[in-house]
Amino acid sequence: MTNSGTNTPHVQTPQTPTLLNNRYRVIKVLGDGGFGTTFLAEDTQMPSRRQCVIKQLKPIDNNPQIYQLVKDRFQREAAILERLGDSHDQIPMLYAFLEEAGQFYLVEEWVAGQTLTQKMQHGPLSETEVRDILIKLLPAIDYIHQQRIVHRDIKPDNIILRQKDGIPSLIDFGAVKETMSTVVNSQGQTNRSIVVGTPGYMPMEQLAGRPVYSSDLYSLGLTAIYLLTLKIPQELETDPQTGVLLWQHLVPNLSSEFAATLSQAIHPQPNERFLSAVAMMNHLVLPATHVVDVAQDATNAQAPEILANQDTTPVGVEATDIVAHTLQQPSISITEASVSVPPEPAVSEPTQAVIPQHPSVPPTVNQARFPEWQKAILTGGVIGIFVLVSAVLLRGQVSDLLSRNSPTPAVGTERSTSDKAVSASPEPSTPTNDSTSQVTRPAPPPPVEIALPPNADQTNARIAGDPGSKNIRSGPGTNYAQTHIAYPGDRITIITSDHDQGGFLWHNVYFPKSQAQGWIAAQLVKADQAAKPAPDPTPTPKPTPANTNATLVGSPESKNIRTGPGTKFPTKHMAYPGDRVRIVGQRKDVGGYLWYEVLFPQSGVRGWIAAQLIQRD
Ligand SMILES: Nc1ncnc2c1ncn2[C@@H]1O[C@H](COP(=O)(O)OP(=O)(O)OP(=O)(O)O)[C@@H](O)[C@H]1O
Repeated sequence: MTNSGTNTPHVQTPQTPTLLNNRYRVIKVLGDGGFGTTFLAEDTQMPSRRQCVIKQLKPIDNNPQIYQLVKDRFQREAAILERLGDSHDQIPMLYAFLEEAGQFYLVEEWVAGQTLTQKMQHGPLSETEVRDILIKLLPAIDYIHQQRIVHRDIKPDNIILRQKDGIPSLIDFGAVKETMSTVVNSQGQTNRSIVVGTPGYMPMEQLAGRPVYSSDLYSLGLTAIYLLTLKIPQELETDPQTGVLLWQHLVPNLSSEFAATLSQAIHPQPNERFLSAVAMMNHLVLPATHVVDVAQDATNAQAPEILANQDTTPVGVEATDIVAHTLQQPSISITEASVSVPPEPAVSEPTQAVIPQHPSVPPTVNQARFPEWQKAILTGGVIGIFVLVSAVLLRGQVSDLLSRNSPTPAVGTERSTSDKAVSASPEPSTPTNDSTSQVTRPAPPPPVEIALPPNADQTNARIAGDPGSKNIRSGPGTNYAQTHIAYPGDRITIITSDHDQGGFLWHNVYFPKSQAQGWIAAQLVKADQAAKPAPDPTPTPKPTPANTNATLVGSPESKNIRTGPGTKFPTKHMAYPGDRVRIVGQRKDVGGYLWYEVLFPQSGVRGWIAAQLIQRD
């Protein structure tokens, strides 16, 4: 639809209802385009006569396919708004979904304010303004991703800065795709979806009908670049060799940290982007801390040769930043002294003691305080605080706050009957033979009944160690990318274990609160007394292309590699038929289908894929 602006009166068309459902009185047209017409209306049956937005399905021509597409889009938006709008302040509420005189209408909360497109009429925004918008928006995006929903149409038109408080709201959920509804059929093919989104803001995988969570972060990155440069994505040049969009020369004064954040968000390869809104938030708030976190990995302290070999420094982070952040460990407090952070040593030593959860931040207070934290951002104070704050600690706090802010998943049924704890079980070792190309099949794994995430009260361990943040990684070893940050005291469930290259034990753990999953050095995990951690598995040799033992098969499109065994787990990587892998584990999902945990020797990526997409040698 075209954007007519929130303040522009519009002549109503003859089809415009004046009083819908004998209740909603149309005030003016807000937009009129491809999918229908959007009106501003008032609810005559509410004492306040509150204003609302009515979306009317466009009168359909004779094409039944188009009719179905548009109707599906409306119904999808209604279903998603009903599910999300009630639980998150930055998503409009659904008031009604109705059919009248053969037409469909959706009545939703009116977010009074300006879209980012409208705001741009006054010229480009500063780095501080854009950072501020991202910091306020990422928790909402994180929330919808926690609900396993990809928005798919994040762009300046679909972000409204609320008049009352300046907080950005996310609108237009007509394009959403619930990733959990993707079905793998018996041939191992995932069902295809109609490509919905806005050209330019849409990454390639979304254009191919395969949106992932980081597709939204890509769109968000390009939205930010538009705000900084006034250039829509189509106006940006592309590096002909890498496909990377060239934009930084347009804003030469941008800080290298912020430029690095945006560049990573808009990387053409989904696996090179931030895998989650939390990861982007972390990078955005204090990108340089990543390096300090590396220094805090217990394994690094024990195995410096691995540290020397790894390359986890984010773009734009200089060695001087590392030193600065390592030296500056001020004690600070954020907003109404609700979150006070003590100093911590630059390098942590793993201990077996269980540290109370988030020192000085009782979990209940922490959760309840999040709105205050957002308010503090609103007042503009936090940006300043971020600059001064201790890099390691604040970054972890923000990540933690962000993940804790996510309301309880609305999809209650998905975690009902089958939401049992995943028992700690050994990762089945895969016998391999490095000296010959002979391949042996993996040993059968212990029986696992379910593959769904466990509840918070069914965890069997905690993060331990000194009070500093701990890196959660995408695989067992410090050479795997950091995906998440955890803190001593965080409740976890140990799912599997494995050794890194140096022979150190790592656990694959699940965080029920944030629903994150990843690997952490075993000495930073304290198992509950009643529960035993996964037994120390037989060390597995580092895979090389020579000891791969399977090939991805199936239709030519990309295949999702997930963080766990089942379509309910998020996608972390894309692979293609013909890719060689090593099978390192197997489990059944909740439906009884077999999944393999596979390792890609070239990239070191490790994840889960439906067994029917794997052909063993
Ligand atoms: N909940 C809302 N609160 C306030 N304004 C809204 C709301 N929903 C839509 N609008 C405004 O109404 C206008 C039309 O929006 P709508 O989402 O229907 O169409 P569009 O985004 O222009 O087109 P498309 O749906 O094809 O992307 C836009 O200016 C948009 O900002």
